[in-house]
Amino acid sequence: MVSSPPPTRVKICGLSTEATLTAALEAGADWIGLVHFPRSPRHVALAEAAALSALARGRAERVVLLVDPDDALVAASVEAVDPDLVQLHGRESPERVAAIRARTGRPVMKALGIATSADLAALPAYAAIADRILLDAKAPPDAALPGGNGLRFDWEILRGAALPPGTMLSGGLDATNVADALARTGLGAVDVSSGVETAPGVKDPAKIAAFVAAARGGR
Ligand SMILES: O=C(O)c1ccccc1N[C@@H]1O[C@H](COP(=O)(O)O)[C@@H](O)[C@H]1O
Repeated sequence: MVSSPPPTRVKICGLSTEATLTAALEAGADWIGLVHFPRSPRHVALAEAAALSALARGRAERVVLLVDPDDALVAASVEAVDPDLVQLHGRESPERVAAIRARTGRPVMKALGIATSADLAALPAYAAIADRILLDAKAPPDAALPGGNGLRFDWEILRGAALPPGTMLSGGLDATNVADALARTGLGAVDVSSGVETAPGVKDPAKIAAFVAAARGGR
């Protein structure tokens, strides 16, 4: 008997209200992302993040997204959010990723910005330490945010690359392109923020549902 591949796993990032968190859970998201980075339009204070995380407990894996956090912020966010996964989306070195993983005892996902195939050179050092790798479009030099910019990268860069199991794809994904992205990359997990919004930071329940359905239909 031929077994079918597992369904694509989906992360909806940057949820900041109870209504949109519920929409993500009802759509069947595997991970819900809570951004704690004040420059982001999706930033949630730790008290809000704690409340949203509590609503999702047992229904989806809860991710706290941090950018170059110091030890105090790492400790405070883990204490508040009780995350199943810590997403590091800054310029954290492999040593820093390892230190955060050791300090928190939580699985860590390291985001790598990709613009050219040369950007994959950093991958092995992070893959040896992180529990999961996230490949995102590299932010432009003048961007205010290191991610969440709604930009995609050329997925052909990944052709033939040795990617660790569980590698997640993000960057400019939406319901219209996610199936193509999955087919072209062969990856089994995706992350989206801007592509399920009507304006920066404003998530849309219908777009969330459409994205999850499109991702699952694609695999
Ligand atoms: O979403 C944000 O505001 C954000 C801020 C800082 C770092 C990363 C951020 N989001 C992550 O960026 C990627 C791509 O997002 P998009 O779909 O292109 O908008 C995604 O992995 C988010 O988790």
